[in-house]
Amino acid sequence: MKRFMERHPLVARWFDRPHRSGEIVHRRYEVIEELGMGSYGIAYKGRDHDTGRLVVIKQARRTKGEDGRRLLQREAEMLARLRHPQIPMLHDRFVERGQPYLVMEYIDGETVEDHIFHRGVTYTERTAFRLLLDVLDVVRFIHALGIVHRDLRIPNIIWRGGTVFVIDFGLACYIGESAQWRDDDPLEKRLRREPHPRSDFYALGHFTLFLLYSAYEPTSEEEKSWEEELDLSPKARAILRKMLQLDAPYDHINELMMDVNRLLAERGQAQTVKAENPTSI
Ligand SMILES: Nc1ncnc2c1ncn2[C@@H]1O[C@H](COP(=O)(O)OP(=O)(O)OP(=O)(O)O)[C@@H](O)[C@H]1O
Repeated sequence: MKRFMERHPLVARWFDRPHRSGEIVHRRYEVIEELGMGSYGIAYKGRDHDTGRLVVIKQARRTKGEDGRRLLQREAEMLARLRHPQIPMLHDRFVERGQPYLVMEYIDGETVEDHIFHRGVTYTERTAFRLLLDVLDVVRFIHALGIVHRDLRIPNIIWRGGTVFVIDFGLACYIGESAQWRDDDPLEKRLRREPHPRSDFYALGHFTLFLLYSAYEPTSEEEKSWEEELDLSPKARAILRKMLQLDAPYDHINELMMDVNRLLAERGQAQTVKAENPTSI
């Protein structure tokens, strides 16, 4: 049944019966619009009629059965622990018609993905590593609580009023938890999902490459590695190689932050200056 649903997303959508705009959930949350149907949950932008504030309402997908319910509960548990001004606050959780829901703060901003692909923002080595440092500042808080995010990608970092926010804790887990791999899981998946801080460094290595490639203009059709294509300082390259586990990886976020700080200090940018949603940073 699960396989069938995976192969037929439109049928799965019918079974999942997502809420429509205008519907009221739990007698107080009005659905404004669907934000996205993810691997196990459906997220909506909504309004809390009791407080008037905008919220994100997330429900487990019926077609994901017990797995969906477990993962949604897990995300709520993580958000409840992670109380930080740059992480959405968990406002509420409840069960309605047998399905668990969570309600969290709506971050009214733009993702880094939107910045690059819709606004055409480009990053230099300096601005890319400065943004990385801002993200690491939040990730340090997450790791200090014994949690790894495991999904740090450009759509999960949001800019709002010059501050970065980290969202989507659907894959977050505790450091040292046992990972459940399938025999055919590719190495890339294992590197991104390992319940160890280095999986977040690995993901952020790719995140930083994404930023750096925003300014890259290909000069030939020939496919080359990022080290050949990007014009990076030796220090930047060394940091990325360790993050991507091409060299002995960082074990702790403090080592990584120290290296990034050193790189920025050389360029007179040691402080994390918060940029105001610029079009070219
Ligand atoms: N707190 C939030 N504030 C604003 N937008 C959010 C928030 N949480 C999620 N979103 C947006 O809602 C959409 C769906 O989010 P969700 O966390 O379900 O991620 P997903 O990547 O679609 O699913 P999954 O990671 O579970 O496969 C995304 O576009 C995301 O940017």
